[in-house]
Amino acid sequence: MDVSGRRCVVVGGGGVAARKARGLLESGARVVVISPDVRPEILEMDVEVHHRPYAPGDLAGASLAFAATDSREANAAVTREARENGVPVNVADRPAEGDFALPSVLRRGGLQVAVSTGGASPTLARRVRDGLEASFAPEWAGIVERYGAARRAGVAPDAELEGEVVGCLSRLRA
Ligand SMILES: C[C@@]1(CC(=O)O)C2=NC(=C\c3[nH]c(c(CCC(=O)O)c3CC(=O)O)Cc3[nH]c(c(CC(=O)O)c3CCC(=O)O)/C=C3\N/C(=C\2)[C@@H](CCC(=O)O)[C@]3(C)CC(=O)O)/[C@H]1CCC(=O)O
Ligand SMILES: NC(=O)c1ccc[n+]([C@@H]2O[C@H](COP(=O)([O-])OP(=O)(O)OC[C@H]3O[C@@H](n4cnc5c(N)ncnc54)[C@H](O)[C@@H]3O)[C@@H](O)[C@H]2O)c1
Repeated sequence: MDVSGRRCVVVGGGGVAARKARGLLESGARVVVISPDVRPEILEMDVEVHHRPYAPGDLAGASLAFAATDSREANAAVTREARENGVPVNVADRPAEGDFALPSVLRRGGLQVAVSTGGASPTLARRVRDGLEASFAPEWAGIVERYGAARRAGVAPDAELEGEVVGCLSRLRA
């Protein structure tokens, strides 16, 4: 799902909320955080913060919702409002009750490689992602950009660009 420019509401202001907010910002979303206590790292982010508990109606206009409080009741209430309004929801304390789970993501500019264990072990997903870091050269970011430009111009990627792709791919196989 492309969340760029879309309102995404994170309910909760702890470590999990901070992680979700950061991931959303990296995807270009407009992030709203609602929580009486908010971690300093969230306050430093480019997000809209409401220093209060969740209240019904908070998901109005949201494209995605995150129930990320340490209160079962609050997370259940957020999940209910999301369901009633057709807003996909991610539920931190009961992932299976949510509509989607987040993978561990490696980014090189527009290139994204997502690693998921389907909820079995987020720590393992993170380790696999970390293991892939060294294999993905920073050059991938430029390659994606130039490939995109060629595509928009309706021309084939030139030989030099093709050579770079082959080189970067061979590093993946090494
Ligand atoms: C990938 C990443 C993305 C993100 O969240 O942004 C992610 N968790 C990350 C980190 C992380 N998670 C946890 C720790 C503490 C260490 C530990 O306890 O292991 C750490 C810290 C760390 O490891 O760095 C604990 C944890 N996580 C979940 C539960 C609940 C449960 O399992 O029931 C508990 C136990 C709760 C408890 O009781 O304390 C659940 C989920 N976590 C998922 C994703 C989804 C499944 C993804 C998959 O399996 O592939 C799912 C289902 C959530 C969802 O719905 O999205 C992000 C990596 C960031 C990166 O990439 O750097
Ligand atoms: N999905 C995951 O990756 C993952 C990882 C670790 C923990 N968890 C689960 O997520 C929950 C949150 O974890 P955490 O480490 O961020 O907790 P935390 O204790 O650091 O933060 C909880 C936050 O919820 C806020 N909050 C409490 N009641 C609220 C309400 N009614 N409305 C709005 N905000 C409210 C608090 O102000 C606080 O900011 C845990 O209970 C745990 O079950 C999930």
